[in-house]
Amino acid sequence: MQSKKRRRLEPPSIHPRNRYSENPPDFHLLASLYPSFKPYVFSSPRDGRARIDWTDFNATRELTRVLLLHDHSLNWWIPDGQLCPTVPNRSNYIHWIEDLLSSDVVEKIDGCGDGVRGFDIGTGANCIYPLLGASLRGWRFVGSDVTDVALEWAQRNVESNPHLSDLIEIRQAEDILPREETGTDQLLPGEIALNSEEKLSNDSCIVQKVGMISDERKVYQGPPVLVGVVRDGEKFDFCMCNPPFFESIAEAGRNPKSSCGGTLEEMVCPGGEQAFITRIIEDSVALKHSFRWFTSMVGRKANLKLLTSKLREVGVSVVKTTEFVQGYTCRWGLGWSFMSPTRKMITSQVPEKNHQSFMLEGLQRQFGAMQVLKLVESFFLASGACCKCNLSSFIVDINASHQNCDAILNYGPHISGECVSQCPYETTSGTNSLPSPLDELSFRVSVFEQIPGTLLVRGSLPNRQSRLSGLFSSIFQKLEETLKKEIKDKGNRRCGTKQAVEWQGSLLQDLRFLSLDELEDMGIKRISEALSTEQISLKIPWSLVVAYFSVSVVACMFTFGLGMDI
Ligand SMILES: C[S@@+](CC[C@H](N)C(=O)[O-])C[C@H]1O[C@@H](n2cnc3c(N)ncnc32)[C@H](O)[C@@H]1O
Repeated sequence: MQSKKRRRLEPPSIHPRNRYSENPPDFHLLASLYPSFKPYVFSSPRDGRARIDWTDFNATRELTRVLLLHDHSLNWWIPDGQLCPTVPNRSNYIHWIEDLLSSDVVEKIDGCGDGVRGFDIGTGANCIYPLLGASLRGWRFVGSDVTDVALEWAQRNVESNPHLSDLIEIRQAEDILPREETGTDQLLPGEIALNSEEKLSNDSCIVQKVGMISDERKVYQGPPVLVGVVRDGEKFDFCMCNPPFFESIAEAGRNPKSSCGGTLEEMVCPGGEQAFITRIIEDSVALKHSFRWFTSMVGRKANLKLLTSKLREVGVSVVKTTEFVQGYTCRWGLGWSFMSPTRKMITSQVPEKNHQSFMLEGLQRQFGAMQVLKLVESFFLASGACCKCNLSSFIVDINASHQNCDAILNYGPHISGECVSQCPYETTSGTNSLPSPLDELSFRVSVFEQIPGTLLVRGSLPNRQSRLSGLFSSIFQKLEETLKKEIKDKGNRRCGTKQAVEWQGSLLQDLRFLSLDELEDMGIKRISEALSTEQISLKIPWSLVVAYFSVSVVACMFTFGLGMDI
């Protein structure tokens, strides 16, 4: 229920820097400019708009070809049946990577040479990401793949664009061990993906042949992904991947609403995306110093959760997620890094139309999603705005009048300030008339925990009809500034306490070597008494005694006013 409601409130978004975000492709124009595209375009009997038949592979391929040519000056082609990328959709991923690289969340990596260098895992015959990344941003790429057709056509697509060919290297992800060394009755890495159409054409055959995939833990058994493909000493700013999403042919099915092609080798891998991305995660541990960011597209939200917890297990320093929504398709982006976080709390670099978001990173334990949600509520209540907080969904819905917005922007409410609610819905006198929705700014703030210590605060404005909607981004910015300041101030106060405790820890190390008499001489009576009772020394572990002692000493210090601020 909740998710449906949320979906209604948060309209699908395309990355704001995506060239198609404001101007979707104009089929009429393209048909008039490119005669080869014209036969695929017709006017919709419903509204007269130019359309194509999305279930016709030739139409979708021709659209991709003319869009790449018209908007990106790229020459491009793929053979029948190969996966045909939609250009606006794939551009979103490139722009997100760009956000990650410019976000400064993790340290820069040395050794990539000039400019940005990326690794596209499974570049496909279409080679779409290297082509877009190189043409949009001038990035250098290694694009890997395993099938002959993908490697051949990716290379052709690079060579058809001589202005970019120096930037893109196509590399085969080869088995590390030569065939003989693996033994004959063993399933060879890549056998399923590479060798036999027949094997792939039988769904049950995949499962039987692989045989090693347990239901609980899906294990990737294919060719190498990063380890063994990345060369010694190579450094990259990022890797990206649109993995084979499906575990079986049946699961891959076919989207009746569109025909983007896609061979079995492109769409299916034993264990599906979960196994494939898990392999990327495992490889990332081994190559943690070779990449600044590891990223992958994820097709299922359930997998996103599961993979995020795997990332926690392997000890990444930061995890980022995003949603790629384009038409009927919704995918997620998952990014992680092992580089040291710069500990900056960063704002999304991108001004979104109906969404604003920022991250709070490196948070101490007292700032969980719940506490931050409460701070958000207090922030708006302090300006007199009307807030409805749903603690179980981590959402606050806000209605702000012109006056409230003015208070936020010009006077800057303090989180701890007086709450002067002027919410007209709450009056009992019945004299307040409801303001017109045009004079009210209604928006929602949600708080998501990404990993412990990292929260995403997201604001969404469901409609922009209000006369006040232009204030949304400034108000959200004000919220960001205020929250960060509040968290920093509280954090600093806690920090004083933490230092005191650390100092006590080192003191205790020294005290451990003193005799009971010496402790008593120092006036530390209680603990020395405890230590001298046999009962305690037998049953209570030393670490507990130390903890107890530590608390007592710290409490003493506060009692005597040693300047620590709790
Ligand atoms: C879903 S397609 C993505 C193609 C293209 N990147 C796109 O976005 O349209 C997945 C690709 O991964 C390739 N692949 C499968 N296993 C691989 C591996 N171990 N290393 C590199 N590529 C692999 C497949 O051959 C296929 O081309």
